[in-house]
Amino acid sequence: MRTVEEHQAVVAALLPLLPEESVPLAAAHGRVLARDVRAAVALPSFDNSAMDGYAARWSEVAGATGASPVAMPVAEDIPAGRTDVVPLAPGTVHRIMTGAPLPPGADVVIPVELTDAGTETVEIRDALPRGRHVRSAGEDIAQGAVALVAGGPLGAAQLGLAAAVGIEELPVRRRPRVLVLSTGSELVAPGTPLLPGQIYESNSALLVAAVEEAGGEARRLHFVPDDVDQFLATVRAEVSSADLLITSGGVSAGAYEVVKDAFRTLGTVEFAKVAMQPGGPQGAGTVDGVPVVTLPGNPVSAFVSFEVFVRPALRRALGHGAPERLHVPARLTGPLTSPPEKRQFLRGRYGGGEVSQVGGPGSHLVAHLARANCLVVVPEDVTELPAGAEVDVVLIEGALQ
Ligand SMILES: Nc1nc2c(c(=O)[nH]1)N[C@H]1C(S)=C(S)[C@@H](COP(=O)(O)OP(=O)(O)OC[C@H]3O[C@@H](n4cnc5c(N)ncnc54)[C@H](O)[C@@H]3O)O[C@H]1N2
Ligand code: MOO
Repeated sequence: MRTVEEHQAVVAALLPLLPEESVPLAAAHGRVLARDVRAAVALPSFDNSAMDGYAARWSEVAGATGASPVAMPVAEDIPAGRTDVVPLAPGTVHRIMTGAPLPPGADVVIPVELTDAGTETVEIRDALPRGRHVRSAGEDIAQGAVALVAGGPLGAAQLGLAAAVGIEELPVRRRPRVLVLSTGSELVAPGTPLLPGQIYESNSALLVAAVEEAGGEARRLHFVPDDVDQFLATVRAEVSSADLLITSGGVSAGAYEVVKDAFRTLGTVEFAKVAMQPGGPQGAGTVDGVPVVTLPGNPVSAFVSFEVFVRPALRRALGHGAPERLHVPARLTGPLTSPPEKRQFLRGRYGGGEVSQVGGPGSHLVAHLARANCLVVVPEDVTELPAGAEVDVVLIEGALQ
């Protein structure tokens, strides 16, 4: 029996770092930065005003109060975008708008609310400390400094920063192309009436979404029945177009284990039992040099196996700095049991430092899986835990919502 870590290493070794490509900002959304990116301009790139008001020399207006206002001539009007700003002559102020360049010589901005809003002369009715409402060049980031670090995910804030420092395109790694192939003679596509003994095929919907959430580009192949020749024909026809093939089903110990049987004659896929529940029966290898991972058919097993083995490997191949999920300690709201010598990944709901088990350990409980926001990890040497015990909880999609 393999440990979880041993099989993780087998799967990770199959997926090399993907090649780099440069893409426009909009296409970089949700991807991972491949190289550090530096700021071509400082932010702010010039001293500017944080308020609509009057740029002044602090020493000239410092004594202003409501009872004893200071009147100053308004020498210039500086809206945002003005590019020909002149220095502030002694004894004058400039009317200035938020984001407009501060005139040389000014060292404070008096918000319009603290004045009579005059346009020829202005009455300043309150004093502020020197430097107030001035945004200094480079206070956010210096020109040439690293703005975005390789391995970081590109979300809204990162894309906003890239644009703010003048970047049009970002280096990312090519999305892995992942084929998803379900097997099972009992499977029927949703939308078709079921005969007794048939079920709707759901693993490909689950795995395609999981691949995309991990940053891959998934293509669902039409599922195949438990027929080795049909399975082999599909794999041979499709595999060369992919960076990874994921199959589901047909890997346990029964009489019609199509995936296990087919890969006896094709490629280098090896099957093993991994000391975990769900997700015991696993396989991994290559066909024509293309990585193949065979996941068990039970939907919760397929989900957990993807989470534990495939997702981190895909994210590592994408150059992600943090390929693993976030995990946190949590207190159990009730007791639980776990099989000996297996790492169990129970479904749970986490919130406020506590976690409750959602449903039992059965790997067919897909409705319970859909209500979970975390996996509760019970180590191999633990068979029972009381309420209140601390467990490790892996936060899955939507966990913090
Ligand atoms: N005698 C033994 N039986 C089983 C063992 C074992 O060690 N000895 N292992 C069990 C475990 S653990 C798992 S997990 C499953 C894995 O089985 P397979 O990978 O061969 O999967 P199937 O038999 O094809 O299906 C299992 C289950 O999942 C349903 N299924 C399969 N594919 C889909 C799909 N695409 N969409 C929805 N549901 C699917 C299928 O109908 C079965 O109910 O084996 C245990 N048995
Ligand atoms: O290992 Mo299976 O995945 O328990 O149901």
